[in-house]
Amino acid sequence: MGILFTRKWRLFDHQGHKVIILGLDNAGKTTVLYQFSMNEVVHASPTIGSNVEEIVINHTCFLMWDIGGQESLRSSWNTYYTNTEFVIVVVDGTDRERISVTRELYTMLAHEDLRKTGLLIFASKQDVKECMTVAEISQFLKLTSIKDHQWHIQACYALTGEGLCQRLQWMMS
Ligand SMILES: Nc1nc2c(ncn2[C@@H]2O[C@H](COP(=O)(O)OP(=O)(O)OP(=O)(O)O)[C@@H](O)[C@H]2O)c(=O)[nH]1
Ligand SMILES: [Mg+2]
Repeated sequence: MGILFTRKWRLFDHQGHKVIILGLDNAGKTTVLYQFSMNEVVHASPTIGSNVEEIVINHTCFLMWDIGGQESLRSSWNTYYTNTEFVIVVVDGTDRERISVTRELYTMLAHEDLRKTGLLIFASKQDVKECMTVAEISQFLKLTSIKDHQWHIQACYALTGEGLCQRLQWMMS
């Protein structure tokens, strides 16, 4: 889908809570973004750069940045960190082989600009048989060792949106 700047993005500077969505390529980040913003599945190509959407829930505005997860793009993730309030990490529940790569990505939480962010982990593709459970992913990622960020992990099925909206409430609280 490429870089897509959508309506009213100027709010980013003044009113919107900035959310960045990170994770490995093919994890389901763009699918999550468009479920949040349009309530439908968008069949996207791998993201080169980022997509951004404004989402308003109960008068609260979120600006959600979905950032491409391919290896060559990960070194530029830090250019999106400024003013971020929440980080959503999408973990592909079917991708057991690369869960250790995801764990390495947690070094990002030590970044100065992300010191105070909340962390929400979506364990995606829960519809696929034999995908990793929330408990397995928590263990692989050693989530209980994260003491300096508020975090939550949520099972989700982004193709229907199941499991997504409940967690926006947590982000707002
Ligand atoms: N079965 C299943 N497939 C999903 C789910 N969420 C996303 N997918 C599929 O996973 C593939 C990758 O989804 P994307 O949303 O494009 O992945 P991405 O994380 O944005 O990938 P990059 O842009 O390359 O970083 C697509 O074929 C989606 O349809 C899910 O919950 N279940
Ligand atoms: Mg994408």
